[in-house]
Amino acid sequence: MRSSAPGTNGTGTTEQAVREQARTTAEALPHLHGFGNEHSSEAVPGALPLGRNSPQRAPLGLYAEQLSGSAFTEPRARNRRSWLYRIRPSAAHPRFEPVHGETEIPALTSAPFADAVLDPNRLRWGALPEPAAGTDFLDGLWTLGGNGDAAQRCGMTIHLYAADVSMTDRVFSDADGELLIVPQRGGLLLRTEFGLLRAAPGEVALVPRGVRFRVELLDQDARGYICENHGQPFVLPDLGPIGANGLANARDFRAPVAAYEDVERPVEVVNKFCGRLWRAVYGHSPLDVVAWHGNHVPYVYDLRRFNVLGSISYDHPDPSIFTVLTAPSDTPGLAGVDFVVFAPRWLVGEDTFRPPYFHRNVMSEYMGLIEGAYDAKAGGEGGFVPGGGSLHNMMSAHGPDRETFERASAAELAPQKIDDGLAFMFETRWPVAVTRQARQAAHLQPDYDRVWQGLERHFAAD
Ligand SMILES: O=C(O)Cc1cc(O)ccc1O
Ligand SMILES: [Fe+2]
Repeated sequence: MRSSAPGTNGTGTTEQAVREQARTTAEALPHLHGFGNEHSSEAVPGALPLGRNSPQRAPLGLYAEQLSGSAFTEPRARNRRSWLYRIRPSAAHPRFEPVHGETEIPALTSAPFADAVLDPNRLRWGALPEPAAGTDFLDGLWTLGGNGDAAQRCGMTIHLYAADVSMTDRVFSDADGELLIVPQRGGLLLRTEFGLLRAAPGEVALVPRGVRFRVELLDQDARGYICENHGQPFVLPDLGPIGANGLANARDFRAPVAAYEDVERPVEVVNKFCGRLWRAVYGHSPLDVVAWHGNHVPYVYDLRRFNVLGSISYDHPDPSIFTVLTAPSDTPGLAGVDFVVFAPRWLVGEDTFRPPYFHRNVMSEYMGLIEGAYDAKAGGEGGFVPGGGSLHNMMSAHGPDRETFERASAAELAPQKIDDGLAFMFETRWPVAVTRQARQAAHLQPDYDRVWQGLERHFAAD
């Protein structure tokens, strides 16, 4: 699928040169701040038309084009669109051809799957194996499972990625949903139609549905998680009695400023459409947007900015208080998917079992670890490790492992700072079907159930 020889970007530029350029570029990126704002930005003064979206002739000989992320008629609070002013209209492109054969099951797919199983068992994986040399972000995408239906615009798919080279002379766009990218190892430079964003481990990036982008690596390699949200786009959760501030604050979300490529050479455009990849080779880069305005925009967020709230009296609150972003469904309070972060925090609960409790949940929980350890699971080789993940599907019983239970039941309850890890959860309304490659993966841990063995009975009726 690569459009150029390994190690070059098709113009003779080495991977090393691409990386150095990406690093320098990523160092001091300007941003626009806020969540869901009507932003506007122009890379060349005067490129953005004033007072109308579609003047008879757009400024500087640019083409005006609307990108709609919601139906035209959705309520104002949910309406999403951006206007792009670009060197060439997106419509001027050659025919897309399927990347894979009809019966092939590629590593990158989305729900519904041809080969997935709905399994009530608790499952856990180690980190993805190292990528084959010369794997870029797109080739390194690997689908674990999901639910709903990309073509029906509902549900979500969970992917992992591992890459060791930058995408060169190729861009990706996903018609099937927005992509919430959670880097776990190695920083990424996202070159998008709207401009440039940097996302390193500890930060997350969101690329809206349909937005074209290219991923360049800032470090030796890159690994991470992706939640592909097929349903209504992520928004900030309501705060209810919490008040006007807290959790993820809107001002900490950063959108790019306009930056364009004026490139006239073959560029491969890969489009994920209803679960399958399609490709076309353009004669130019479609990252050619000189100015834009609107609210359907990519953004990044630093998870370390999350304002963690918790109990200052007793009991372990439900993890919904750690929701960074929620993708609503048509039922209030019932998310298509919530993105939840377990960030450093103090535990002070009195007479309280402080780690996550034993539970069964109607929602399905996929958990990942960005760094360190997680307070419900002993870490270490073969455990819940950075880059790995666990799946606790609808109603499957889970909670602290034996070691954690024993330790926390006996612990002296002094105030305790949990600051040795960064974990997250994609919590979704429907069970997650697991792809064949994820069920057969060598990094699937066969004995996960064992972490709950040996929880002895302590009951004594008198
Ligand atoms: O299962 C998990 O580890 C996630 C989780 C964390 C928590 O603090 C409470 C409930 C829950 O599902
Ligand atoms: Fe849970």
